[in-house]
Amino acid sequence: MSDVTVRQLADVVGIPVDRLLTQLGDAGLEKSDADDVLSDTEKLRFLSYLRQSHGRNEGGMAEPKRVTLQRRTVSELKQGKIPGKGVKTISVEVRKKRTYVKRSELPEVSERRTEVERARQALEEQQREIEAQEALRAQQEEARRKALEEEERKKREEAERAAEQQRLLEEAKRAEEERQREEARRIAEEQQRAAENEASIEKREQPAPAAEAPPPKRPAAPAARKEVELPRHLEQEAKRPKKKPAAERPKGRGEGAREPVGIDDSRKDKKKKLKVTRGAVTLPEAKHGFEKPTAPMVREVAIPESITVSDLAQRMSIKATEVIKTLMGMGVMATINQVLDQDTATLVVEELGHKAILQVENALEAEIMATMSVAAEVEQLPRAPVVTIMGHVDHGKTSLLDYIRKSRVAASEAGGITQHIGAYQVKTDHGAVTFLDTPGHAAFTAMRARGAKVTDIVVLVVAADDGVMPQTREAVEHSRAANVPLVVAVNKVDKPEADPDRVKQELTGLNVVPEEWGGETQFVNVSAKTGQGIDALLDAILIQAEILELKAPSDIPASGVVLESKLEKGRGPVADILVQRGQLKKGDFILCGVEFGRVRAMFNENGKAVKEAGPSMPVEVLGLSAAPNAGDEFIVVADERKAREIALHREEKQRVSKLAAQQATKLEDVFSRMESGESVDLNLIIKADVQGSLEALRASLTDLSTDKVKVKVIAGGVGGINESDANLALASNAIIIGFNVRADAGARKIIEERAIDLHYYSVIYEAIDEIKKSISGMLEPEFKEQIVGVAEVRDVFRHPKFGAIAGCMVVDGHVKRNLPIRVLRDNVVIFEGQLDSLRRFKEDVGEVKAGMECGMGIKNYNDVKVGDQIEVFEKVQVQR
Ligand SMILES: Nc1nc2c(ncn2[C@@H]2O[C@H](COP(=O)(O)OP(=O)(O)OP(=O)(O)O)[C@@H](O)[C@H]2O)c(=O)[nH]1
Repeated sequence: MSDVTVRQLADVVGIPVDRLLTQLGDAGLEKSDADDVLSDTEKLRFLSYLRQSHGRNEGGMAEPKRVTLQRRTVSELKQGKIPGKGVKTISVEVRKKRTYVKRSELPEVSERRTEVERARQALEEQQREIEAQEALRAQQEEARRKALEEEERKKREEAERAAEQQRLLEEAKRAEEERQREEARRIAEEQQRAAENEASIEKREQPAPAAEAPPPKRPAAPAARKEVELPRHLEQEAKRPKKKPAAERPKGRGEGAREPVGIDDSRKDKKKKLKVTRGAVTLPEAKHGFEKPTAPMVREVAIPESITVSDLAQRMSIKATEVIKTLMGMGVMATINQVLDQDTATLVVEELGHKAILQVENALEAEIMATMSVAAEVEQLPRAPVVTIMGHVDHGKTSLLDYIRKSRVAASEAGGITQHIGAYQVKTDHGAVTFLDTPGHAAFTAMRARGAKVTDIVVLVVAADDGVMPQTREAVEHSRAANVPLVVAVNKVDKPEADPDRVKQELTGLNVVPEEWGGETQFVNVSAKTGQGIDALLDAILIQAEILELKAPSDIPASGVVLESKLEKGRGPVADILVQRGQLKKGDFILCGVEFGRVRAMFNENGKAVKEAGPSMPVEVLGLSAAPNAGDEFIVVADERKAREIALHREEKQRVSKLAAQQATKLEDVFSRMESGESVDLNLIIKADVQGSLEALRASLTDLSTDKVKVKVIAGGVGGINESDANLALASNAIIIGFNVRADAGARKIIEERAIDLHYYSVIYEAIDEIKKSISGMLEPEFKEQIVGVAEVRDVFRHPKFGAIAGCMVVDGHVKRNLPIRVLRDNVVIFEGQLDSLRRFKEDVGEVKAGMECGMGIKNYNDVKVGDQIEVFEKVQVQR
């Protein structure tokens, strides 16, 4: 840019020179003449002045708020042709003026804007206020929280301090005790040593002053003892807080107290380390670790009446295998769960070098028993006999019971029979008789199997028109096994075909000999239909009772047995009990097996409420905690607390005895029992397929008796093994021998549950041989038969090529094609052989599992029938 004169600039800008000069003057440029030259710098200064002045003073111009546009348009209008004058032209001038105003400049807009602005400001103000309030609240909150935290922290510290103080106090106490013990021990040792060697003690046993090093040598024994105790001691040390001024230290923890036990300064340093690493496994100085005691530990082992091998091992803190080994050394083979009696357990404990302390099993029970034995000295009064009726099916047991009840009870008691409580008592001119209402030997033996001796006399009913039948025989066996006398009721004598003498003869064959024939058994001819001879029967029972001299103390708290029990709606547990001794009174507290309770109400067999019941009285009792088991004994206990305690204890005992029950008589341990005792009764129950085998077995097995072992066949019969056989075995601790017969489902259940020893044989010689060996202790059968599976024949098909095919359902285990089989009919073996074919859906298979159907062809046997059972068995090696 080049210099210009004022005039030139005025021309360029388009303003008069004078105005430019004034403006230049305003801008501080001293120009007075139109020809004055303006330099570039001056021009720039002038320009910025102009900008500023416009911006400041003519801001509105810089940004016009209102613009007015004016437009003028001129046009001409030509009006029609006027003749003679030509066309008339009119000029039209239109002026338009438009003013544009900036919206913000409009008054209403600006008003609204200000309003909006005001509102916005008010809002902002409000927002700010809220924020301020919130900030204040947060601040207050924070302050409060801090205050609380502070308070809590203080409390915690306070509690910690208190706990710490308490701990220190305790530690101090412990340390003091420790010190005193130590001191006492030290003094004792010193005295001992002094006694041993007076001369050397003076040199050796001067107590070391606190600051001095520990004595160089200490006697070995106390050192060893100390070493065992040290870790605990150190642990106490470790618990002590780190910085504890010496003055504050509890008394007795001074160096003088610790030095004699050998903790020097270097140890103290280590203790500090221990504090840091407390909880770590390493203990300072390995020599102070737990050392194996030098002498064997002798424990005092409490031994209850029976204890399992594992429990015994636990009480001695050794492994069960150790106990088993010891038992083996004593010639007893035992398993870990085997229950040992108190004597055997005592021997084991002593063998292992411990001290056995025999536990008097529940002192309370003993106390109760003591009261019972006192009863023996109390005056005994005659009591009514308790009678069970047995006999073959349909010989008239129920009819006889009913006749006696109706004629004797119903007639005499107003209201008749309302209740049936498992027993009833009839009164005669010569005395009362109690009848148990469940006839048959099964119920009788079941009760016996539970350990209850209830029946005094058995009335054996034999129909005079039928004679001795299998169940008559069984009844004789069962009552004989229980050692209960018989009275024979020869029933149905009203029948024309009745032959009472035949009955006498047949029973004589069973060793039940009538009195008139020189025997001991009373025979009474009766008719349950006409009532003939019933009185004579009752008299015979009472005579038998007299012979038995049945007596019971009556003036003592009652005891007896549960006949039946049930849970009745609205009445709770109801127990039918038979009082055997003493007087049972309403309100008495009774203990019944594992149940207990107060006798809330008592009813006799006719449903009449009674307040007392004496010996041989059957009553129904309400108020027990739960329904007890039939066969459970009950006793009246003076103290309710004692009753509860005994009930609990019995429950525990029951658990153990369940295990013990698993160890019922086994053929295998006849010899060991024989070794331990004088002589052993080997009770056998033989069931066989035919009478011939039964008799052969009975004779040859009884012949095996020696002076040490007496083989007794307590029962024998033809046919499968039933529930009653199993119960008899249980009650008489007998072994069951099944010769070509099997146990039915009911019997199997009892046999399995109570671990009754059952042996199946199919060759007489084998049975004899095995029992012979068991008696001589030579029993070493290497193989035992094991039934693998049982299938039931549901259908039989005839095949032209294969013969009879049995359509079977495998009901137990599994059937294997190549294992030997037996065909059983009514639990009796009728054939033994091999399978010819085993098929499922026309396909040959090797094995069929339980629940599946299959077809079986039996080699060389075509006589299979629907309902037969096919038993598959194998011979397995038995480890002895
Ligand atoms: N003529 C006659 N019939 C009798 C006599 N005793 C019983 N009976 C009949 O013999 C049948 C069987 O009698 P029960 O009393 O049921 O025989 P049970 O021994 O109890 O039979 P189970 O309960 O099946 O074991 C019934 O029809 C009776 O009526 C009697 O003395 N004389």
